Amino acid sequence: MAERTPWSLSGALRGMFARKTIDDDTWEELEDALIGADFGPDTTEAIVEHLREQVAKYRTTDPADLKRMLRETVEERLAQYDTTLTLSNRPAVVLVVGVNGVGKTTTIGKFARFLVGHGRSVLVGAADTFRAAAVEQLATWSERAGAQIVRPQHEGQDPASVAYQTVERARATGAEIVLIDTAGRLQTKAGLMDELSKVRRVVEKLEPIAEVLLVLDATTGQNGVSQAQAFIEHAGVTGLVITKLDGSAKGGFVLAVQEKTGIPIKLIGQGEGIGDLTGFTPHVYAQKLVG
Ligand SMILES: Nc1nc2c(ncn2[C@@H]2O[C@H](COP(=O)(O)OP(=O)(O)OP(=O)(O)O)[C@@H](O)[C@H]2O)c(=O)[nH]1
Repeated sequence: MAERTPWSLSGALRGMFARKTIDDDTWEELEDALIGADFGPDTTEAIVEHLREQVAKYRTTDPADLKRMLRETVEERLAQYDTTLTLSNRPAVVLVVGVNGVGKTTTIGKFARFLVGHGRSVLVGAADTFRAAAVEQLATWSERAGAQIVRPQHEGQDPASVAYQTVERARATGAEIVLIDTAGRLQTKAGLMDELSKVRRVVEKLEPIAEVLLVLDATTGQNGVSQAQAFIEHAGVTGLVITKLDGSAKGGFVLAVQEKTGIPIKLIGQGEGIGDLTGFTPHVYAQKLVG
C-alpha cells in the first residue's frame, strides 16, 4: 500500500485523542470526523453508538482506549465481507464495469500487472468498442503489464463479440485470466445494461464469469455510488474496486460503500502508476485509517 494516506483519520482525530479524558466534545468530534471522512450518517451513527456502549461497558475515560475500540470496530465491520477474488476457473473471466472516468482502464492495466507478477498469463479484451482512443489506451496498459490484448476488428464492433473472441482466444492459447473492459456510457442506462447482459450471456456460452468488478472513484465518494446504481442493480457485481484513494480524504467511504451495497471490496487503487493496486485487507486498512 502506498505510503501517503490522505484518507487517514489521524489528522481529524488528533485533537480528540490528545485530550486527557473522554467527554461530550470527544463524541461530537468523533462524529464530525467520521462524517467528514464520508462514512455516511448511518454507519457513523452505528459506530458512535457502539463505541458509547463499549466505553460505558469497560468504564474507561481514556481516549487511547477509544482509539483502539474505533480501530477494532472499523476492522470488524470491514471484515464482515469476503474480500477474496475468486479466480480459480481456467480461464477465469473477469468483467470490469463502471461509469466513464472512474479508472477502469487504469485498473485493468494495474490488475493485469499484478497477476502477471504472480506468474499468471493474462488476456485483456477491449469490449469498450466505441472509442478507438480507449482501445489504444487499454493496449498501452496491457503491453506495459505484459498481457496480450484482443482488440475489436473495427470501431463499434459488437462488444459481446469482442468478449466472445477474447475468451475463445484464451482457451486456444491457455491464457489463465481474462480481463474484459466494458463501456461506461451509452445513450441510455437501459441500453448499457442490455449491452452488459449480452456480454455476459455470450461469454457464458463458453465459460462461467468468475468476477464482475465495479470500479468506483473514491474522490466522488457516495455520489459516485448513486451514479453506479444501475450497475449495482443489474450487472451482477461480485466485487468493488475503489480507485483514487491517494487523492481522497474519504477513507470512510470504503466501509460505507460495502455496507450500503453489501458487495465486498476486492481491490484498492492508490495512484496512477502500474504498481498502485493492492488487494483489500481489513486489518491493514483499519490500522491506516484510524492510526
Ligand atoms: N490518482 C489516481 N488517479 C487514478 C487512479 N486510477 C485511475 N486514475 C486516473 O484517472 C483517470 C481516468 O482513468 P481511466 O482508467 O482512463 O478511466 P476509465 O474509467 O477507463 O475512463 P474512460 O476510458 O473514459 O472510460 C486517469 O487520468 C488515471 O490516471 C488512482 O488510483 N489514483
